[in-house]
Amino acid sequence: AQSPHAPAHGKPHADDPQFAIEPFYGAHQGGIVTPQQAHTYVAAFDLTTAKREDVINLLREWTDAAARLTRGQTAQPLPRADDKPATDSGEALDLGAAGLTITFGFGPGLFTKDGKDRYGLAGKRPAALVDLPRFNGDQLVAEKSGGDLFVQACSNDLQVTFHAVRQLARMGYGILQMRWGQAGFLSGPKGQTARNLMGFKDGTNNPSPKDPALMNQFIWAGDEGPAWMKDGTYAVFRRIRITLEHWDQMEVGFQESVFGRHKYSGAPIGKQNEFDALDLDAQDKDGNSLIPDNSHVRLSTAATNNGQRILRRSYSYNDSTNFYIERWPPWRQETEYDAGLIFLAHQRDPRTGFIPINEKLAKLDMMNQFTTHVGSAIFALPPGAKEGSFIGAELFDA
Ligand SMILES: C=CC1=C(C)c2cc3[nH]c(cc4nc(cc5[nH]c(cc1n2)c(C)c5CCC(=O)O)C(CCC(=O)O)=C4C)c(C)c3C=C
Ligand SMILES: [Fe+2]
Repeated sequence: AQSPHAPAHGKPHADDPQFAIEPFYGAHQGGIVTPQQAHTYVAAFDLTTAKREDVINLLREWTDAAARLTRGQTAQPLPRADDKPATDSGEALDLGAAGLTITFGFGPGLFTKDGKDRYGLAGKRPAALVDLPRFNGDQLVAEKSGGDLFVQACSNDLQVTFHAVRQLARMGYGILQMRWGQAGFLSGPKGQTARNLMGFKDGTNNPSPKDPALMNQFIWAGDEGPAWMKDGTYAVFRRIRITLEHWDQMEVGFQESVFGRHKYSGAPIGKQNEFDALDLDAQDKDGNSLIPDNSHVRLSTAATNNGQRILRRSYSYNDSTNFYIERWPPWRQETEYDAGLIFLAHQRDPRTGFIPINEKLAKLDMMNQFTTHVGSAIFALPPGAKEGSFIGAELFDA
């Protein structure tokens, strides 16, 4: 039977997002400045092998598989002998590439773990790949944090997205274990800023990924670090739970004060249009800041952070519900959403990007009444692979 996604005439239509193809090979990895697709699956893995060769072979195989998957092919060639496990689980057959990108990263544990230099890489850890400090209010869950290797798939199709990570995890059998995985989504009309689960446009004041000068200044690693990271970037992941039930009881005017932006237009408070500039000096008739002192945008914008900018590429998540009991007054028991934001930020150096901005937000942001950081990780995302080579080849001198 024909797949419901296969076009009736048998040839993909050029504009059909189901058949869109994003380049895999190139100077930079895909999925960083790529316009955000509708679905993501992020995962972190712990390496269990003690052999450097295993890691190199895995990265070679992952690179080849990712190149195939992003072209809409199976992870490894089919068919395979009936008496062997399949080289692809099959649920994405005929679905098209759906604009799939696959982005790989290296966590601190690849370089040293429990004081051991497992793969002869300890001396190659970039200074920018710091262990993140504990931030005010953090309630991190170890099983949802950290990881030696990072994989992010993004595409226009949920099934294609999960399929990609699932194939890579399967190929690592015996060499690594999945530490955590997280699905996310993002809906918005093409070309417009998508809204997060708090109902606000999220991403408006990002540095434009279409501006190479800005990307070179703030996102792509340059000559300041190891040569193997040049043209790569550093990703900070935070799983941020949002108490939507609480948020939904707030007056819209208060919600706008929390962010410092109008809810429906996305404009800065006091302005008309989404992309109007923030005026941090604007005051109301009583002399109060129009964009409140502890609002999210005032605290995080470049003007109050030594000019520093990060590239946010976040997704919403919705992981069903949990039952909570509080045994102190006001005593209550209720079922609450386990939903929030998969916060992902790319930057040239987290020591000047995410860390100082989040130090401030964690202490002062009005939004903290509604959000709790429960997962955290940091990864070095190496540059893109050259055809015939593999992701991270320069790190392994291969
Ligand atoms: C440390 C970095 C940040 C964390 C953590 C963070 C969490 C977070 N943010 C939103 C929603 C919005 N963020 C917005 C702007 C914004 N956020 C950060 C950084 C962090 N956010 C920055 C640097 C900026 C840009 C500020 C500016 O220059 O104006 C906005 C406004 C619209 C926009 O520009 O994107 C929203 C909305 C949530 C929901 C959240 C955690 C749950
Ligand atoms: Fe934000």
